[in-house]
Amino acid sequence: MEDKLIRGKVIADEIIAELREEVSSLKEKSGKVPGLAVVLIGEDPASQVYVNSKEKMANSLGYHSVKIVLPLDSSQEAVLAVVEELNNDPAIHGILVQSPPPPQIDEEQIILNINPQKDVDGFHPSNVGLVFTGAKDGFPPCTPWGCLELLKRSKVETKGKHAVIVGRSNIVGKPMASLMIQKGVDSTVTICHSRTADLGAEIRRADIVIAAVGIPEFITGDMVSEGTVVIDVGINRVDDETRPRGYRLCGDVDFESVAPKASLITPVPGGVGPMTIAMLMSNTLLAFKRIENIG
Ligand SMILES: Nc1nc(=O)c2c([nH]1)NC[C@@H]1CN(c3ccc(C(=O)N[C@@H](CCC(=O)O)C(=O)O)cc3)C=[N+]21
Repeated sequence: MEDKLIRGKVIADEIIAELREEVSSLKEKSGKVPGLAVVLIGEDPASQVYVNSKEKMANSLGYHSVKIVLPLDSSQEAVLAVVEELNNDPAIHGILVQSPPPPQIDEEQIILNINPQKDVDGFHPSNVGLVFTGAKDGFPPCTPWGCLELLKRSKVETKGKHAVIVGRSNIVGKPMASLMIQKGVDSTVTICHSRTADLGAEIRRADIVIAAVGIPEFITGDMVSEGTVVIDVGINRVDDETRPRGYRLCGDVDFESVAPKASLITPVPGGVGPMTIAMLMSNTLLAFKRIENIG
């Protein structure tokens, strides 16, 4: 079992170490450091965990790191004003507004108002388009890019392989498909979703499964063929009174029944999650280099 695990945390640590070297050499050269601003609206406990680990990682890399927490009942105008301020702040190269925002906020409009050059999430339509067309100057979205890096660094062959993506969100499913069909990656892609007629039949045809539906342990062993590579993007909190925090974390994949059939599989936690943060740091460094015209 141990040798089947794709250890996202270990691979993310390698990437962070690579970034750390580059950041310090650029700092020496220019006297400047990358700046990342993370905006959180409200105090959702899971969002707080993610935002805090982003801030911690940015600090550990020597970035200028700003966390802005706005009240849960913030108006659209108030959030837009913060975004505008960050757009105009020369010390900030990357802006991230934590998703999902509270219901009174129009997320689409917020994203449209982030300067695409600072959109380190890769959510702005301009970046979505650049990534989709294979242009070099976009920002690949952190989670799908992290999944792809996991495959690459685990030496998984993607060329000519059938990747089945379960989930069609703008954050994971759709951009994942766009990355998997890029030249050089060369997978054949099927995207499944809640209206897919026979999900098991689709997933059983996969060489690589990427699960991003947000339903705890939704994909079970009977849906997966022997030898499949399984990437589990889900991070679900499930009530569990036996745990100190009252919940446990699990993926969209039922690890217990799927792992025996998989050739490789990511754990939750310690899989895709830490990679998302590493790729965010990487995109922030990229934004810094582009805006400051260095590196
Ligand atoms: N604008 C925006 N950008 C995002 O990138 C974004 C977002 N909104 N909204 C929510 C999702 C989720 N996300 C995670 C990042 C790291 C972990 C992570 O490090 N997870 C740890 C465990 C964390 C825990 O203990 O809960 C792990 O899987 O090992 C998880 C989830 C970023 N997201």
